[in-house]
Amino acid sequence: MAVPSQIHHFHFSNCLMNASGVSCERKEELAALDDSAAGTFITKTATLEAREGNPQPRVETFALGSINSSGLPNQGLPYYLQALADFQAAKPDKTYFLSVTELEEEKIYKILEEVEASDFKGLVELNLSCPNVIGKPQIAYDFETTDRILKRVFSFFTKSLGVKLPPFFDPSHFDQMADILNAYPLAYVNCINSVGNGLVIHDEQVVIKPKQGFGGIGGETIKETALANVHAFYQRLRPEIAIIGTGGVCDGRDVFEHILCGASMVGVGTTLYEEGEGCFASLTEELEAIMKEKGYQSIEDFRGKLKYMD
Ligand SMILES: C=Cc1c(C(=O)O)[nH]c(=O)[nH]c1=O
Repeated sequence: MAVPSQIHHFHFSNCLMNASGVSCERKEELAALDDSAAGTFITKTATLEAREGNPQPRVETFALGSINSSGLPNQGLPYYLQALADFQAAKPDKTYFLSVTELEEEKIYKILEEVEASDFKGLVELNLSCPNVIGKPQIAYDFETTDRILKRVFSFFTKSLGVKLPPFFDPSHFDQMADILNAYPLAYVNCINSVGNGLVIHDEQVVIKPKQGFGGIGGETIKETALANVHAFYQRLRPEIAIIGTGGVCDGRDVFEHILCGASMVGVGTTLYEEGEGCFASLTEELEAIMKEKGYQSIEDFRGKLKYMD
């Protein structure tokens, strides 16, 4: 029971994976993902050194999704490189994702230089969209900085690189970001990260401690924004740049819609947080039933084939 997919020469047994940040900070969490029906996993975004993150409570769910202001807690790059080497040794034919970022531009180059020098052979995701590091902006909302970073990164980086993008809400921003991304040999873009700096209130109080309750919103309530970003970049990017669709995936229909909008892989966050790794099997079953009902044999029968109204 699986719906295979691929990004360039990387083949995945199933088109589903976790969203970075959910159930992927520690090796035992990654092992549970590795043993699930997901086709692969991506690590929690790593920084050069381990980080504690923001004070608790920092992640909560609500009726239509989740809010988090985790603040980039992670075990540090060496931990993930070693863990990935162990997973790769056990499953040589499987492809994994490593997510990285840093809080200062020069350190972004340093962490990618360390990844470049490593034996990691999967795909690397440069997170340009963390909304929760206190005092730090989401890089990808600054087009000039994004262009400068990608230009310098690709002057030395030779492994397969994708970028995690925040949601955009204006066609001119889709155009500007796509023009930048199309200039670089990116393997993929991952749309979207959480919708930054939302506010969830219970009775008269915020529900998370950091940043006076402001945090990234995920889950059901962001699906339409996620689909729009997947499709807007599918329409604009060179076909060599694949798209991972992340955001608002609650059932097989949502997976189907991400693929219809152009996604080759689909990331699951809040639903994984709420239901656990078993969600991948149920999402796959539901997607397969939709494909069977519509007579689609493979993802390529419907990927990107969203119909417009004449
Ligand atoms: C890597 C930091 C991120 C975090 C975080 O660690 O707070 N939360 C998100 O929703 N997206 C992120 O990219």
